[in-house]
Amino acid sequence: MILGDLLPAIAGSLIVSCQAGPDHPLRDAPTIARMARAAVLGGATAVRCGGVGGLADIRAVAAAVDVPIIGLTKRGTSGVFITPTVHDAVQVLDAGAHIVATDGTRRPRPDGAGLTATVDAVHAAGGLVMADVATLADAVAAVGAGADLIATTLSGYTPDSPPGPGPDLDLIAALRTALPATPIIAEGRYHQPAQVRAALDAGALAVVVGTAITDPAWITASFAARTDRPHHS
Ligand SMILES: CC(=O)N[C@H](C=O)[C@@H](O)[C@H](O)[C@H](O)COP(=O)(O)O
Repeated sequence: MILGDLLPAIAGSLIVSCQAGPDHPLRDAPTIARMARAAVLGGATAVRCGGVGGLADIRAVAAAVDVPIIGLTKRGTSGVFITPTVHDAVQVLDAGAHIVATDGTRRPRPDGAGLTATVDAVHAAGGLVMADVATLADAVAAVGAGADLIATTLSGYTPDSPPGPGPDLDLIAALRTALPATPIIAEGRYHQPAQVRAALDAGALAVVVGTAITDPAWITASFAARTDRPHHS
């Protein structure tokens, strides 16, 4: 896929992340694929998938929907864990993704290669790269490494980025100002439709929502929290 085709397809829109953790009741590839179909029915212009479900989830979603697919794999839960190696990135593309989401922070990668090596490999195979960053400095470095899109996915999940209950809208505004020519994707803790609107107004090209759409356990807990018997996990 080329960037010139992707950008108009997702501009000003919602992307849905369809993932389920290892012990989640929805954890199987056919279920994730049906979730992706439901998201597209509801207006998602692209689907982000893979994660702990890995290549099987990406293959299942690619067979189920006809929108651009942002694929990733996860190795562990700390350090660089989102599509961390060149090999992982190429496998994600082979599984049917059009865009590879990969850790775009400046931390050392487990295969010892720089982000540039992943970008070059994905480009050589005809894909695009979404760099998941935590900070503005990460984003500047990732654009320098050749990333096609920058996503705020890891803000709040690294030692140098502020954890918070809500999305990092300030980072969207800072990225928009510092990198005016780069497509910015808002992602991470978007839990309300008004926050999606705010991210677009702050300069995001599109917004990725995961948990608040695709995790019924989380949604149930958010309702239960307003009752006399909130869920305590
Ligand atoms: C930090 C990390 O591992 N993020 C992952 C990246 O793919 C997913 O677990 C998130 O669900 C995704 O980014 C969407 O975010 P949210 O579920 O908050 O809408």
